[in-house]
Amino acid sequence: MSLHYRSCTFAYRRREPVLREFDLRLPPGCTVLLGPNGAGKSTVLSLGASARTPDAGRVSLGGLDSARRADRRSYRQRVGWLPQHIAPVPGLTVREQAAYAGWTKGLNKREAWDRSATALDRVRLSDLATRRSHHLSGGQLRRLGIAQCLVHEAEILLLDEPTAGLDPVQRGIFRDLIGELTAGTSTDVVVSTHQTEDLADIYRTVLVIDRGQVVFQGGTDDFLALAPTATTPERRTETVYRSLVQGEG
Ligand SMILES: Nc1ncnc2c1ncn2[C@@H]1O[C@H](COP(=O)(O)OP(=O)(O)OP(=O)(O)O)[C@@H](O)[C@H]1O
Repeated sequence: MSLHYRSCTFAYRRREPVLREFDLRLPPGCTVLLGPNGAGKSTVLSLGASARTPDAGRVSLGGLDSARRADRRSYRQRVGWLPQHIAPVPGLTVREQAAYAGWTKGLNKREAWDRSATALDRVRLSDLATRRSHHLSGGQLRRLGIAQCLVHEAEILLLDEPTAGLDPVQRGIFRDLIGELTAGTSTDVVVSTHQTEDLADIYRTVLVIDRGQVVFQGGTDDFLALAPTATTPERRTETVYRSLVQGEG
């Protein structure tokens, strides 16, 4: 089931549109979403999650339309979204918050509670399951946000800067998790990030957005092959990326 943006235009209130006639069909597997600050990455992901709806055009997943009231519940059950800012729910423990996320996506209480344990285990938060979520550090809260996306076993995960604020060990664990999620399952994952080391090891597809437009979409190898041949392996991603984007407007 593929996420499809058709001719989407979107503006925040009383602002210039961030996206104009934006077209994109997300490929299967694991995609990295790159782009300068303000390029529109979070906006694209929030539209994909149906947290926002386009002013014109449409976002669909299979036959489901993100803006159609009758489709919304089914649509959201199929998508897991990690927004850039994750809010602790006052009074809830870490496990309760993960379970609550599953319940809001249509799991019954027992399923949500059971699956929350597995999700916390996958992000290595089991030890903190009984802690109040508002007592977590920024990086721990982000891992809880990832767990919240995993509880209901969505078909597509939209992760907005999931590794921001994670220490190197946790970044490695996240990388393994992405490998697990995409190997042998039909889960598609989109990761927006500014951290581009190990690109080729993790992601099958690269998507670059600049000023609300897709400026590159293709295989990771094709992306890296755009670098001049003399470029050292360590500089490849940065060299290609800089050749594609203009930066903040
Ligand atoms: N809630 C909002 N209200 C008004 N303008 C917004 C809002 N959120 C984002 N914008 C504007 O929309 C544009 C795109 O922002 P967006 O957050 O989608 O970019 P981004 O590529 O995710 O950036 P970053 O890499 O800095 O997170 C920017 O010009 C930003 O200032």
